[in-house]
Amino acid sequence: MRISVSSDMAAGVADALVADLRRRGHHVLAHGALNPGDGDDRDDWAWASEAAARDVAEGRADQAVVCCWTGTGASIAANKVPGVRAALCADAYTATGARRWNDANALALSLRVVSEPLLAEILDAWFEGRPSEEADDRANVAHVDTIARS
Ligand SMILES: O=C(CO)[C@H](O)[C@H](O)COP(=O)(O)O
Repeated sequence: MRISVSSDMAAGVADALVADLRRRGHHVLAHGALNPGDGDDRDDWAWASEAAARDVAEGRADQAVVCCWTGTGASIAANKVPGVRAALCADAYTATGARRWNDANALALSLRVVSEPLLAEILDAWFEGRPSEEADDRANVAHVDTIARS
């Protein structure tokens, strides 16, 4: 899978995240502090997360993983890009739910709270997860786009 990854800092599990994704066989596109000097406008969280989210929205990536110290800014910025559903996940159960119920296509992570073992659990759950095909779940996901357009 093509995964666009962003972070405003090369801290915590940021480098381990890129290595883990590559080990899983994914093609990684890196933004922000994970790819300084790549021509993106800025490496700060709002810009870096936007760049990764736009890769998804514009078809250059299948999914994104967006990081910042808290995970909140990266999540907020990614969710402003139409078509991107970013979920801030700090445990495997939440990652499973984000894929199943939210059809999330961007995983937001806090570099402050996610350890390497926890990262592996979250990524296992994320990549094993599949969107629900139940009508009420699809309706919820579709309504998110409706809200964004209103
Ligand atoms: O968690 C974040 C945003 O939600 C940032 O990573 C945090 O604010 C640190 O940014 P800076 O190093 O620019 O002060």
